[in-house]
Amino acid sequence: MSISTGQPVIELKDVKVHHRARTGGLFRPNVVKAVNGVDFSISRGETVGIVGESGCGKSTLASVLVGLQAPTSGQVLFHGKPAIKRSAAMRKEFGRSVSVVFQDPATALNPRMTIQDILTDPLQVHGIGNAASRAAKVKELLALVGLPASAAEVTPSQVSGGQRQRVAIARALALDPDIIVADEPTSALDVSVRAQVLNLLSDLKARLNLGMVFISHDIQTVRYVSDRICVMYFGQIVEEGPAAQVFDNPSNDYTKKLLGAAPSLLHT
Ligand SMILES: Nc1ncnc2c1ncn2[C@@H]1O[C@H](COP(=O)(O)OP(=O)(O)OP(=O)(O)O)[C@@H](O)[C@H]1O
Repeated sequence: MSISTGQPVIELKDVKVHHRARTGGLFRPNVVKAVNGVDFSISRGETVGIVGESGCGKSTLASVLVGLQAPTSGQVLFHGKPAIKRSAAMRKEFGRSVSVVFQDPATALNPRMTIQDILTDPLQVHGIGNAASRAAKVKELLALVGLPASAAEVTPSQVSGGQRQRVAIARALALDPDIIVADEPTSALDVSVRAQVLNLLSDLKARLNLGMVFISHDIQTVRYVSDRICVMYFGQIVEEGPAAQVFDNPSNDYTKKLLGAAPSLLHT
């Protein structure tokens, strides 16, 4: 397992995301504290796992990390600089530097586009290269995720679920990011291909010296890939530490409960 290198690419300081509750009422709180005072950082070269039960705020935290959601309060720093009121140039650089892989590639990829166009799109949006260099980059990306060059010619519905997630990972790598945020990247996949996709992510992270935020409700899966683990409970990080320490010597009761309830690897 690698060790983080250098200054964090993203840092969160006391970040809160509070929502007006969808259903209020006399005995229900009318504010949902989806994320409630989180400090977090991610650097190149490390994989940080975020684990917790459904509804604890993992996806909300992910959306703050990738810039899709502004926090209610707290600071988001990008290479040490406040990222909330970003200039257009910083927004562009943030979009290049931090990319995301969602849970379900079937909905994350445009079903009407060919895989060639899906992988070319981020390059075009960022004005990178010309037609020939983009075509070469698509070939390189497909090879990187273990897909044949011929996959470029088909649409996402013409490949398997595991291959679709490989396409989504290739798209996430198109702009040579520093950080990938993977939000439950194997949960929607057939059990038989989950380990392959996890291995691919780990391998890419090591080869490209990426930082990876790996989000899952499944602590066994998180352990499999992470250097460091953050355990979330009701919008807060209740335990954080090196993966082996959190696993072998958990200090928080909720972590112990998660570990006690953990089913066998990759089968939830
Ligand atoms: N836009 C919103 N308005 C109101 N409540 C919200 C909103 N978005 C999220 N929530 C609530 O915030 C809490 C955290 O949601 P979030 O999706 O971040 O959790 P999660 O850990 O990712 O769960 P899951 O694994 O089920 O996606 C939940 O109670 C959710 O219902």
